[in-house]
Amino acid sequence: MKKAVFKIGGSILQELPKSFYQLLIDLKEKGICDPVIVHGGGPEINQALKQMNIESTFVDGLRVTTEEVLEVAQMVMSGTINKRIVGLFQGQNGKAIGLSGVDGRLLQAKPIHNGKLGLVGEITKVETSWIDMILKEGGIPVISPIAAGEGEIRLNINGDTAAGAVAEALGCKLILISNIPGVMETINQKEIIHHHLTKNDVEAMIASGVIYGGMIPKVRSALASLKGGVEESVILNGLEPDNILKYLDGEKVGTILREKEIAEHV
Ligand SMILES: Nc1ncnc2c1ncn2[C@@H]1O[C@H](COP(=O)(O)OP(=O)(O)O)[C@@H](O)[C@H]1O
Ligand SMILES: CC(=O)N[C@@H](CCC(=O)OP(=O)(O)O)C(=O)O
Repeated sequence: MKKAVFKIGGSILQELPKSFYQLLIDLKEKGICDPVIVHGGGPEINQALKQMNIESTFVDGLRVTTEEVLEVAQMVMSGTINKRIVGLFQGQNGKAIGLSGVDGRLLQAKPIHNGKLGLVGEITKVETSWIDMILKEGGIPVISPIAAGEGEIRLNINGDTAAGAVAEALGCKLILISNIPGVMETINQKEIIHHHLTKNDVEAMIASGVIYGGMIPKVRSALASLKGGVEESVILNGLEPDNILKYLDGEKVGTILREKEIAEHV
């Protein structure tokens, strides 16, 4: 069965209906695709840091991560959120297995920008055998984006970046579930959604500021995952789980990202 990585954004995590989890279980049971889940957790990390009076800042959508911040990010994502998602799948009789990128060195990483953002990593390797093992046993892997660095070092990875690396390593489609209908732009005071974007479009939109903050790692990882025969990745609004089925049926929903435009989309 074809695998598909679903990244659940922190922006939408607490609002996703039960039907979302049921849909993913159905896709697996019907043999449509074998879901692999990677989640984020930005807003809940923010909340926990605030409660502890710990400041944190972002550079191009990435959280500058001190040791103190890393401990909180790990607690929130590998603990609270990861187990909550596993529980939600189990509530629908799904066989979910939660693990972080540290477990079994599933996600291996090195510090990004020579450590200028602190303990923020970029993925160097994905130990896909752990994912394949879970899938082979009929499970749904649920992965938290804290990665193993050198030795005992752990690194904070943006959820989109982690999901893109997992999709790339598995050679499968990446479906980014977020709180927006897709990549938006205001033109002549009207908000429009871009249904198809290429690498060139995206870089121009980042340069002009149309794409900013958390959308930057999202579009970049969506494009970076397009290797080994995977032609497109997609950004969808998770509040309407029907969007996933519509997308899989070829309907025009969300934003599809491709290396280059194909003829019928011009
Ligand atoms: N061009 C854009 N279109 C839509 N959203 C954008 C755009 N540029 C920046 N954003 C912001 O990116 C956010 C999604 O990224 P993020 O908050 O990291 O989501 P998630 O937690 O789902 O990964 C949107 O809520 C919006 O504030
Ligand atoms: C390095 C880095 O920025 N890590 C992110 C990980 C969570 C994340 O990516 O959550 P979203 O899905 O909500 O974007 C952070 O600390 O917020």
